[in-house]
Amino acid sequence: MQILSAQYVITSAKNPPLIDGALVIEKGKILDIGPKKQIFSHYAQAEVIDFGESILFPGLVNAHTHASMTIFRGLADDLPLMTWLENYIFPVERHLKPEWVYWGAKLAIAEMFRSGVTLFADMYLFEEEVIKAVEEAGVKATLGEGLFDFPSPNYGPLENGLALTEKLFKDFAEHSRIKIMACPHATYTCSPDTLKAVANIAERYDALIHIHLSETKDEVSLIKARYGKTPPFHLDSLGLLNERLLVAHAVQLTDEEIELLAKRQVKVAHCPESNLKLGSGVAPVPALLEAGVCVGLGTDGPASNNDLDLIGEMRTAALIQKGLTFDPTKLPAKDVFSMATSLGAEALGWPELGCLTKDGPADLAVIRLSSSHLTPCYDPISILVYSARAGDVTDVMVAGEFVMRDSRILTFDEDEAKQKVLEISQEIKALLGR
Ligand SMILES: CSC[C@H]1O[C@@H](n2cnc3c(O)ncnc32)[C@H](O)[C@@H]1O
Ligand SMILES: [Zn+2]
Repeated sequence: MQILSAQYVITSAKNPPLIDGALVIEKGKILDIGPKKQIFSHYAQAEVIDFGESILFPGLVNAHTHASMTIFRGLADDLPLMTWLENYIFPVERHLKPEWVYWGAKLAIAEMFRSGVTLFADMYLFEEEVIKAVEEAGVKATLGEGLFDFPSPNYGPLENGLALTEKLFKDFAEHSRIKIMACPHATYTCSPDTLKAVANIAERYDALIHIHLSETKDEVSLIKARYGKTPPFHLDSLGLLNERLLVAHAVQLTDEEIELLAKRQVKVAHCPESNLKLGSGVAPVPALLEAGVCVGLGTDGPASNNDLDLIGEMRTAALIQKGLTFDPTKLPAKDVFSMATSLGAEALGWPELGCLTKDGPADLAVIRLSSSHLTPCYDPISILVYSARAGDVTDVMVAGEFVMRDSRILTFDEDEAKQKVLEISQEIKALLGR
């Protein structure tokens, strides 16, 4: 049994923070939570870790990424999505190797721990390598093998990708930290038949489907020209638009489509920095939330963002809505914190995560308030959203186990991951003749 105490404990965006609060952790769960004095006197025998002038908060949830793309960070910048994908990313991904994906994911998890992330959604190729990295690092993830109609460097033809997805569902049905989802890449890379086959698998395993949707104006025009419908209506006509669908981006939506997503209980992963950098636009997040859509927050891959800092992503998400609408009341800090915690957790199929409650899982992070840019603290949620930076996170716990303590990652060798990714980047440079 362990007691963790801090000057501020944020249990969820809905509740006022506990001042001088404490948690009792036992067997991966929160046995009790309350004022420090009360907890200390009730559990006098427990080991105490007092974080002092710090904020202890629920682990953050990155609702959409391609973690292993750390290996391509900065490889191609300042381009629109389709040019970026078709001229740079897809060609280099044809040379992907399992070890690239593994080390890329390891480095990504280190970066995510440093921004307080304890759960992430991942779609990539050679996803079994990401799974290995997740298992070793002690993080939680909802993930799946990316599927598209053209041959994959991992599984070759699509039918093998569908078989691999089924295998992953079977192999990880009982895992305590991993959930599998079916991951068709997008409506412009997956035919209607592919999408129907994916929906059939996801239905049989009662699992999530994760797809990029309505990311750019070009995508909307292309799908309209090809199928006579916009991407959300296209998916609806194929039977995919339901509570088990998690869509990334949802930037180019009409009011009618927002209502449709809300009615079908579709979940959205908002990725503001990737959308800004690729010039895709700004997702209508306040309207989605008002309509009742569950909207989580994601970084997208580190080759389009170009980082995995979910703390910075919260700030960007809040700021762009204000600038876009000339209305500073749009997307307040509390709402964006909900997106990065409980809404993200719900979207990824872990409704018990994203908050700190009695009998709930002990997945949490801590930032120390000693730095100048975190002084003073009137409101800990404001500090996290508007003032904090990724490097301010000192401690991270997943399922009651510290994965980072005093700014040091405990579960794997971060320096080794950095070194391996540097070596991989040399291979990639040679491949590209740079
Ligand atoms: C099929 S595995 C995932 C696939 O998605 C590519 N990707 C990365 N970022 C984006 C984005 O913003 N929109 C669409 N596709 C993206 C990634 O490179 C993989 O090929
Ligand atoms: Zn993406």
